[in-house]
Formats: sequence, C-alpha cells, structure tokens
Amino acid sequence: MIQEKGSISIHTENIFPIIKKFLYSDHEIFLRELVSNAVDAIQKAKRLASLGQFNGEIGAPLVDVKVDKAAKTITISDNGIGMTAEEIKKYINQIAFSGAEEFMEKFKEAKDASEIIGRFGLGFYSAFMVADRVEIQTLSFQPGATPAKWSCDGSTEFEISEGSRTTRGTDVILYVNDENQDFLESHRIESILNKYAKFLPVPVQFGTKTESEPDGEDEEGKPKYKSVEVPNIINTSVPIWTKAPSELKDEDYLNFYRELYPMSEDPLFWIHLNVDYPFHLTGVLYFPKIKNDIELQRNKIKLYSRQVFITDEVKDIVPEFLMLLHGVIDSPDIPLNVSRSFLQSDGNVKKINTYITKKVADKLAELFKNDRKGYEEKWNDIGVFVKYGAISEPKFWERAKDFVLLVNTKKAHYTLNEYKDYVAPAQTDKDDNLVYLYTPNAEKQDGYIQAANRKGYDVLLMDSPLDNHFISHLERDLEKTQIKRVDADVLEKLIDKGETISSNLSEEQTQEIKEVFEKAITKPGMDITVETLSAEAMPVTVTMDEFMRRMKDMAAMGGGMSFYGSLPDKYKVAINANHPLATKILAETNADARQALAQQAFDLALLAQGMLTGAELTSFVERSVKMI
Ligand SMILES: Nc1ncnc2c1ncn2[C@@H]1O[C@H](COP(=O)(O)OP(=O)(O)OP(=O)(O)O)[C@@H](O)[C@H]1O
Repeated sequence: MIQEKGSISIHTENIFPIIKKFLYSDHEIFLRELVSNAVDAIQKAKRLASLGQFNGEIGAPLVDVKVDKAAKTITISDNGIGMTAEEIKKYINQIAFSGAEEFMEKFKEAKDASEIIGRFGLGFYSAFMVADRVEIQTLSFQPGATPAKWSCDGSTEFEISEGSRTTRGTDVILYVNDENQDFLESHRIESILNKYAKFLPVPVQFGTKTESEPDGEDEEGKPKYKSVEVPNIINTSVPIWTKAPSELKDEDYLNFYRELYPMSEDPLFWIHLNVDYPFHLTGVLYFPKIKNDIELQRNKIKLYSRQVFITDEVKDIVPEFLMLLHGVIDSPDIPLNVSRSFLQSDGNVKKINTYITKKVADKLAELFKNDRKGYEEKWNDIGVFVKYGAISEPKFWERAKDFVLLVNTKKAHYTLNEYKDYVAPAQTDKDDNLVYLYTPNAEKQDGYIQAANRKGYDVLLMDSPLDNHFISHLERDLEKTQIKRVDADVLEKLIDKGETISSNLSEEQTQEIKEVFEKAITKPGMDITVETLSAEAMPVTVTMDEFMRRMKDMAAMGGGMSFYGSLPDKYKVAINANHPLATKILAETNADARQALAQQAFDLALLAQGMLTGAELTSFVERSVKMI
C-alpha cells in the first residue's frame, strides 16, 4: 500500500483545540464514544453474516479495553467489520460529510458540546480530548482486504499506511496526553465503563479478575477451590428491558432493581415499557417506596440509547410528577449526545412524555381494579405520585379521578365517588353544598375529630406534604363541594344546615358572659363571640378561619402570599351559650371565681387545639391543682 499523507477535510486551522475546549467538562465520554463505535462495528458484522453477505468465521463478539500505564496508552479493540483504507478516508477523515463550512456555522450557534458531537458524528474525534495522538489499526472483513493504519497527532494532518492487524476488526490506540494521565488508572476506566457500558449488547472486557473454582476434594472429602483468572466482563448484554415481559418473573425485575440501586428497599411495583410506534422506546420503571427525603430520590431514572447510557437527567422526557420513579428508559430515537435544547424542542420527546404518563395511569388503574386491597395497602406510597400527578398534569388527573383514594381518620379508603355517596346524607349544608372535613394531624386534633364523629360527620386524614395543594385542587374540581379543616369553625357552622338552636341565655346574660370572658382572656388575637351551640358541644372552642389559615400556610410555603404571612395569627373563640358552664358562671357571685372558671374553660379549649404551651400551660396546671 502506498503511504499517504493528507489533511482532514475541514477548512479550518485546527478543529481539535475547539473540540477539546468545548468538551472540557465531559472528558470521560471519549470512552463511551469509542466503545459504542466498537459495538456498532460488531453489530454490523453480525448483521452482514445474518444477511449472508459475510461468510467468514464471526467468532465470539468482544470489545476489549486495555490500559498500558508504561506506554501511556488506552486501546479499544473490537472484532467487528473493520475498515479499509478507503473507508477510513471516507468515515474518519471527512468529518461526518457535513462540510467544513456548515460545521463552523453550526459551531458558532451551538449551545453546548453535545449538540456539536451529536449533529456531526464527531464521536470518534472525542478521543482527542484526552490524547495527543490517536492511531487506528484495522482489518476489514472484506475478502483480501489489507490491514490499514491511520495516525493523527491532533492537527488536521493525518497519515495512512499499511497496518499490522492480522484478524478482522479494529484497534483504536490513544496516546494519552499529560493533562489526562488520570485516565491511565484502571479504576477510573473501570468506573467509566460501569457507567456507560454496563448494559451494552456485546461483551466488553476490561482485564481479568480472579474467581474461585471447585477443584476436587481434599483428604477429608471437603470440596477444594482454586483461584482462576477469568475475563472481567463489564456488562450484562441482555438487560431485562430488552426482553419480552412474558419471559420475565417478578424475581427478575426485583434483581434488576437491586443491581441498579443496591442500597434501596424493594420497589412497590413496576411497569415494563415497550412501544414501536410512533417512536421506539423500551424500559422498566419502578415505583419506589417513598422516603422522607424526596429530593434524594430524584434523578434515578437512567436514559439509554440502544443500551448505551446517556444520562440520568431525564427531566424533559419524564413528566415532572414521575421524577420520583426509578428505572431505565431506552430509546434509539434519542441521540447519544443529547443536549438540553434538543430534548426541549424534540417532538418525540414530548410524545414519550405523554406515553409514559398514560402507561403509569394504565398501571395504576389496573392495580386498583384487580387488587383493590393491595392497592390500598400501598396507597401511602402511591398516593404521593397520584396526588402530585393530579395537581400537575391535567391529562393524568382525568384518569386518576377513578383511582385516587381518600382516607379517613378510621383508615378506611374511598374513591371520590364512594366518598361523596358516603358523606352526602350527613354532610350537605343548607345550600346543598357538600362539606368534606379533614385533619392534617389526627393525634393533635383528636378532640375535634371525636366531636365531629359524634355528630355523624366523617373526617379525612390529609397529612402528606402535598395535601394542602391537593385539597385546593379537589375543591376546584369537585362540584358544589367545600373542604374544611375540622377545627375551622364550631361544628354547627362548619356545616351550616340552617337549623337555629334557641339560646338558654337572655340578651343581657349573653352580654354579661361575653364580658367575663373578655376580661379572663388576655391572649392577643382572640376574637370572642357567644354562640348558641348544642349543650353537648365544648363550653369554649378555639378555631382558625379556613381561608385565613390556608393563606398563611401558603405564605409559609413561599406561595407568594407573603401579605398574609405578615398578619398576626387570629383565632375565633366561641363561647357556648347553651353549655351548662355558661349558666354556672353567671350563677357565680364571686368575681375571682367567675374569672377562674372562664380562664379554665378557655385554657381547656387551647389545650384541645394544642395551643397551650409554656408559662400558660404551667399556670393552667397550677390552677387545676388548686381546684381539685
Ligand atoms: N471501531 C470501528 N470499526 C469500524 N468502523 C468504525 C469504528 N469506529 C468508527 N468507525 C467508522 O467511522 C465512522 C465515524 O465514527 P464517529 O464515531 O465519528 O461517528 P458515528 O459513530 O457515525 O456517529 P456518533 O458517534 O456521533 O454517533 C463510523 O460511522 C464508522 O463507519
């Protein structure tokens, strides 16, 4: 073969400094690019063989990665189709055929490196991010092909000559530059391979490892073992998402999950994704058990393209509310070098997003339908997804209406329709509105809950971090339905049935009792009224208006309601005119004793609200001790 020198066809001084600079933050991807090229070359050989266009021995497909610290080289070898000198010129020298001018033009517009590499097929050239010189030794599968060698020192000059490879395939040899010597550490290369190549479809070997192997029996008949060196294969070449669900057992899904997330608890359930049209996508998504620290669990979905790992930033592909899912998505329609701007503007990505939302809704609907009991048991964890999805994805909410569950303080689960039917008889007010009651903390509000239950009202438990938003969402969505916290008012007013209870007190007595309490209550922000409630209700009830409390909650969460946040807390204190205590106080002639009774009743109301603390609690206890 004639030795040939030439220059890479791109009309610019030197493209490599640009590539190097551009890709600075992402140096390690050179290995992903070169290993994927090697895998592609092997896949091509297999395809040619299956088409009968290649009659030689296909051999055991293998990509072999070697590091030679002394020579400062990294070599990626494959037994794929190889290249002839002509093909090198065509595929390697002409940068992706795109033409230099267009390249430079796009280069100026590009927002990040991925866009450039992806668009121009610069995968191979990423080698120059870490190498001063790159050499290719290759032998094409074509009968009678001569081995070829290509060498380039990172300038636009290259050299092609006869090569030394004797078997079909390609070696890419990187002479690692001074700044990137850390890539000559085996552990570094192994960790990069583990990240990007873990599920490649062709075995990828990196050195050897020691394994112990049975070696007969010793004199006492016990089994003996010996150490053997075996190839260290990095990958599982047929990961479960490439198989048909019918081939897989639960245990396979669980094992795969454990392999991906070694320290995690087992997932609740999973969805096997498989779509061919209008885009290709496979994958397995897992619903994890939700831990308290939601942030830590985000970004656990790994995105692959033809089994090559791309990224775990899947924000634009997976709907926001499903970011807590775990697992793998693989789509060949997503290029290896995805860039943010690509993902945001790509039509396929939007379709993928819609598809995943639909699949998740299907799965939940199916679980709900086929195994209501199991679904309820998992509701604690599932509920977070469903409520988040309900709030943020109208399309999902349309489906979720049928399987979102409400849970009451007695731990019974209801669908929206079931709950409506369940509470309508007792909880419809005079204007025909349904009123749902809830508590964010059943323990703390036990007094209110029991009182509501005694009146035949049901109380929902809404204690998850999303429930504030979910309640507002439900209220907007459900017709003629109000949702009130169980301590938002006295029971008679929470659900106003238009019944008037006559008062046991005259107008003067009402005024008198009000004054007694006004004197006794020194705590600021208390708005005192005398109400005609049932005799069984508490003598004094402290409540906070639903609207006010919601505004304050939102202000506290940074919801742009800071005006409300700055207002002092305001409570309503309802004195029950019909409770025997009111008559007792009025009958008491000693002013101090009157005051003490009023104070005691007020403190009991605070106590029921969990508002009696510090010095107030101490003086209440002391006063109570004196009374007994
Ligand atoms: N190990 C190899 N064996 C055979 N051919 C190869 C090998 N590596 C590269 N090539 C050839 O060189 C071409 C250019 O490779 P390069 O990585 O630059 O771009 P690409 O693989 O086509 O696209 P990209 O990597 O950006 O997805 C390949 O398409 C292939 O034809």
